[in-house]
Amino acid sequence: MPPKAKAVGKGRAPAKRKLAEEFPPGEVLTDTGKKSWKLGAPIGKGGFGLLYLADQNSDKPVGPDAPYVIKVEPSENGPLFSELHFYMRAAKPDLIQIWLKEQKLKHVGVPRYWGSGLHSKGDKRYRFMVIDRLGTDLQKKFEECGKKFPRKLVLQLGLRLLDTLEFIHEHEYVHADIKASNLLLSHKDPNQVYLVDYGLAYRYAPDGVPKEYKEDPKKCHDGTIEFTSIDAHKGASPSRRSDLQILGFCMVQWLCGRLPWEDRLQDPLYVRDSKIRSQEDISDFLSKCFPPQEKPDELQKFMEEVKSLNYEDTPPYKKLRSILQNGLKSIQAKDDGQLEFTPVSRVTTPPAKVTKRKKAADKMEENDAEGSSVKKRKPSKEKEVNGKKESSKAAPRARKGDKKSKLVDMATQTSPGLARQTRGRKKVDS
Ligand SMILES: Nc1ncnc2c1ncn2[C@@H]1O[C@H](COP(=O)(O)OP(=O)(O)OP(=O)(O)O)[C@@H](O)[C@H]1O
Repeated sequence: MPPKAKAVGKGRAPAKRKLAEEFPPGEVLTDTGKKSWKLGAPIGKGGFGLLYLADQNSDKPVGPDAPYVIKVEPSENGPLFSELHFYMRAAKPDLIQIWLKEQKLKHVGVPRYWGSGLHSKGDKRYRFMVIDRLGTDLQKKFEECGKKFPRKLVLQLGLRLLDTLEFIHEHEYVHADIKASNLLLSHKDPNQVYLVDYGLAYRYAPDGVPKEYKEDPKKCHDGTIEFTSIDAHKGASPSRRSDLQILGFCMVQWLCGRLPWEDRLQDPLYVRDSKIRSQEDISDFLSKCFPPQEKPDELQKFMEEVKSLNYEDTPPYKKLRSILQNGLKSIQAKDDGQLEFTPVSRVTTPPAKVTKRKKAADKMEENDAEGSSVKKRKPSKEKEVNGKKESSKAAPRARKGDKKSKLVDMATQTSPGLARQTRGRKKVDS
């Protein structure tokens, strides 16, 4: 994907991170297992690194049909380092093979890891990683389809992603940045979809023990603002439920074309509060996204199920899959494994009747988000205490002053989470 715009100062790279230089085709890199790889043409640019076609080293040049890609970044850059850790721990080909056998699956959407190492050129050192070469990303497909995917396709993508997320989660990681531009079709098989970009992946359960819920103001709004989870908006490290919530938001966008907060992505507090409200009344949220006859029952059930999860809970993947399968049944479709990217004829949402009262409420809401009056927003009915859900009745009431000062702080200063410019975060105006 193109370098991501950050919420503040679009596209500015932090001073500490350097861009990788472009290597000529034919450059040979040797990994830590002493295997040599040859670079072909560059095919992708990330925030701080370049991606090249590649193959095992031989006399032949690397052609356009190369089976591998190599991601290269200056060695001192952090994101490839974290991404590499994910790949080394969870994406070795034999590990994936074992999983496929155990789960009786034909495919899981994680690119395989083939090697990594350090490469010196002149006085500079680069970190590199070899993974499977993939094809087009789904953001391109989404745009080609007129920014709407057919229901069958959305449900099938949801099913593929549940398989992929279950694999990642069972290997101690969460992805935290699921979105169409991070979903790539296989280079060879147009019916296989892969999740890429593990720069924000988080090891939520080292040695199988899930981390506890803890909000860190420096991490507020991490991820891609449009889709990121409420946990991430609040500064908590991402968890399994966060991944599923992001998937829910993606499916809504793919199906109806846009999320209600899309016009105000520059305002992370507005986005956070809109998402919180969407979860307080999921049915009402979906009614705002879809015309009545198109409101997808299965997405409501999916989101309700995810909403009921505590921070450390293992998601009921099987139940979630059956919810999406039932959605397929309801449209007389079945999961035939074929991903058909056909444009959807646009059925426009009937404009909601705007009453004077609603106009006034909208106006107030707009004013709220622009200043310190964010604090006036309706508080969430459910409160989270150490990642556990408690109804507002049971939860001890937060002292007014505490909540107010926190929100005023966030509204009036650049949140540390926004200032920290890490790759893959705060994509605000794509
Ligand atoms: N395995 C792959 N095969 C082919 N293309 C890929 C592969 N992985 C990523 N790409 C493409 O390369 C580009 C950069 O990839 P990626 O997003 O992983 O890099 P990044 O450095 O993490 O980027 P960002 O800073 O945007 O997060 C994207 O266009 C992506 O679609």
